[in-house]
Amino acid sequence: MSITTDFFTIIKAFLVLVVVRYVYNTIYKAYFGPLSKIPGPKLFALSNIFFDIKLFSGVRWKFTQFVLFPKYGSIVRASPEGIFVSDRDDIRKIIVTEDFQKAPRYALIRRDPQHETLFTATTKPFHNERRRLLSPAFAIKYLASLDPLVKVCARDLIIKIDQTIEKEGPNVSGVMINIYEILLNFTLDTIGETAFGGKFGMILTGKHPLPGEVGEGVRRRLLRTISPLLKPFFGDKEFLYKFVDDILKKRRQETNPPRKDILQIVLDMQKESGISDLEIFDQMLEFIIAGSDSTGFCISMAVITLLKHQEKLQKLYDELKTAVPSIGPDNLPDHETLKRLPYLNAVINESLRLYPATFGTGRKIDKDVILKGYLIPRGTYIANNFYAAHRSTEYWGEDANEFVPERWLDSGKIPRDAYFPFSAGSRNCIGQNFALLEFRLIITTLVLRYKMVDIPEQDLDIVQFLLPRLRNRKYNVGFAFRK
Ligand code: HEM
Repeated sequence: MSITTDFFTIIKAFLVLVVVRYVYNTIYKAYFGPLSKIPGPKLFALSNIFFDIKLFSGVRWKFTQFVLFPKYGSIVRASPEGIFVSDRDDIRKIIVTEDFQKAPRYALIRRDPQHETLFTATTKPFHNERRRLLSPAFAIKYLASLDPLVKVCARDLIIKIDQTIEKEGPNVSGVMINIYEILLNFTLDTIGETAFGGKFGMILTGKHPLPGEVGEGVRRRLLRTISPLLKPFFGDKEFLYKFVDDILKKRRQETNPPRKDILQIVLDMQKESGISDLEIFDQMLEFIIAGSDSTGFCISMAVITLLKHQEKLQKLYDELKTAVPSIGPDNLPDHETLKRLPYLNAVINESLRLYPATFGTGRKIDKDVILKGYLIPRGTYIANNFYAAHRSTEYWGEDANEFVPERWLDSGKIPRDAYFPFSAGSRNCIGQNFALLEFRLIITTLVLRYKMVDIPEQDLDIVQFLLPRLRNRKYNVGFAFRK
């Protein structure tokens, strides 16, 4: 036998060994490993591919809620190394008591996996430090100073809707406005006004490429999580770099003492920690994504749900009318007034229960834990499912899937430990008070100033990639002035 033949025989033997080992490991993990006792579709225990296909078609959340949990219970094995949990105690154990850090997959969402950001941080020391530096921008005390800035954007919203009604003239159902689009524009402008020194002009012009580019940016980042090899094909687009770069340049050229907004806090952070401009870009882009799509989706779902429950809408209107006798572009209520209104806050809480901005959060555990009597070994990926906990009849009663703001009026009866609209523990939403400020002002403005009419039989299909959204980014509502 020649040397060449020997060489190929060795290579072949080696490849066969690799394949045999892979097949053995896969079958062992699926049928005999520690996770094998956890119920779930066996096919999914053999490969990630089945779940990834559902993730990238946006329907993974539906499959989880309507197929996996009902069939297998509150703990389900969904991939070779991954499980889903929806039990409130299990979720709390993972994200609060044990405070496990986010799964490595979050690192792939970053521009550069080496550079962590607040949302995608996978190591505790980095997260603690970044959170400490950025927290002042979201402190409750500081929020009061944001109220007038949010009003600037609410004013634009009123002007835009008023103009549309006046221009097109009210027909039977009022003038059609895509509520999803206009509210996303509102949240983008608000993040611009409060965080980057000036609104982006989204509401009034509606032509800015930002939302499309941000949406595309999210899609690309998500696709990168399939494999790092995809990164060269799905990198961040030039537009977003330039957009953030221009904002940085403008702020650095300002001679007057700058506003202490998120941008300034990030720039101050640069002085203290010496991070690069690209890392600033990462952090700022994250605020645009986390602060707009989430809030836009949640407020839209609250409006749409209210329109489908006219008696609740009337009840809310009655409360608001008493607390805020008149409303207009230059006459908007203060947050201090709105945050005390019981029914308004009940509507918001209830809507966030049914339609949270994040259906769950992922952790990779770095030590063994016991959940529901199963030993979950270190290294397992756990997806904590808020959506299922929010809709569990065990916690919320038989009407768990219905919109009942009244349940929030008797706070003693609320299972708060099964409510995670802003997650919980060290990785909870840093922007939650800010988001609620926006939420209260916009619901009040829309309900008090306009007669809104639901247009039935529209597509309300929700898909979730990074964050949930309406599949076709559209829901038309009939708008007219209230008499
Ligand atoms: C209704 C609106 C909002 C909802 C329901 C919401 C919900 C959440 C949830 C559930 C998380 C945890 C995500 C995870 O673990 O993967 C989160 C994290 C985060 N949110 Fe929000 N969010 C909202 C608005 C905002 C706004 C307005 C901002 C900023 C301007 C923001 C910034 C962030 C950031 C930076 C994180 C990561 C925090 C950390 O890991 O320390 N969010 N949000």
